[in-house]
Amino acid sequence: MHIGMVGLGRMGANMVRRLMRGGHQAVAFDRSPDAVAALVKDGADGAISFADLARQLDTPRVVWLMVPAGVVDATIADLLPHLSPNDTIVDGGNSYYVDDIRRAKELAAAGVHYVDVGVSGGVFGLERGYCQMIGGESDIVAHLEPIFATLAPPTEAAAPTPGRAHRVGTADRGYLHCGNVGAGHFVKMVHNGIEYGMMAAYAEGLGILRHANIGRADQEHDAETTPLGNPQHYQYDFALDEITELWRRGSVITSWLLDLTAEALLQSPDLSAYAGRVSDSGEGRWTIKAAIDEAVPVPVLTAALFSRFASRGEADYSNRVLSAMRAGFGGHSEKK
Ligand SMILES: O=C(O)[C@H](O)[C@@H](O)[C@H](O)[C@H](O)COP(=O)(O)O
Repeated sequence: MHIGMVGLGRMGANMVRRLMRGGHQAVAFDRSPDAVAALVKDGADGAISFADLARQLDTPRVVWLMVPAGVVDATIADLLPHLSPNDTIVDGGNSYYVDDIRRAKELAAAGVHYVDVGVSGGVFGLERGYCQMIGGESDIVAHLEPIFATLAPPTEAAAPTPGRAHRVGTADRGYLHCGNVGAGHFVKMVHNGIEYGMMAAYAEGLGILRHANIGRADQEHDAETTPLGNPQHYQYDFALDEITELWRRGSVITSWLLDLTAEALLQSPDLSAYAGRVSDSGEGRWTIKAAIDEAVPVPVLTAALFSRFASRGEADYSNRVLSAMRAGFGGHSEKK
């Protein structure tokens, strides 16, 4: 197929490369001419503006946006005047599904179709392929299938689920039409909520292992971190690079996140390159908002999101309030 890609960051540029490897033709556009030039070198056609992009694409056009969620509306506003009825805009970024519902309505007024695709796979997608969660009109999604199939991981990426042989579908090939507009980003939103929870679970567990030496005489610690009366219970000096490597083999908690953790610990057991300030791009918040609207309890996902806020110092004021009360009622001064 002939496809336009707007946004040539880490994700968009490699998606274009994977599409071209799969025999598709791409016209690439980014606000940075250097990003466009890099892809032209790799075989894409480059566009210098949205008008140029629209001019070069076969009609009806397919333009895939791979831009941050916060600039999707502005990008569509600039692109739309150059599109025609029956063209399709695909939003492959991490947009809020509620925005998808609104955008699809707005674009329908101009006769332009809108498909939302939650894309997972990160910077490894060029080689491994991208898991795609898709929302939109069935016939439009079906038309784009060659694109999804090329971007998807190879079927061998996962062993077949026993008992599924009679109903193998596109999910087995790494992409799925999840439902009407917004469904793709809804599923990706929850995927990321789960991602937060899994990441927090590994991080917390490894934290416990790392501090299992606090009873040792050679460890510096203050009275507050001394295990209550049982220093002999905390005499271990665990090699976390070895333990994570071990867990990758046959344990219940194997995962790609664990693979990445083992790799990071191998490079630097104390992870000194990181301060531990963890950002979030919105998906975790939206997941919890949806859970509240649905009255579904999500204590693990919520705690994982809140611990990211705390990692960025957002608990500092609350903690000072605690210290102030404790000083007030008991005269307890903070330990320095
Ligand atoms: O599935 C994926 O490939 C990731 O989830 C990807 O989409 C991105 O790395 C996250 O959106 C980061 O999200 P946070 O900034 O919220 O951690």
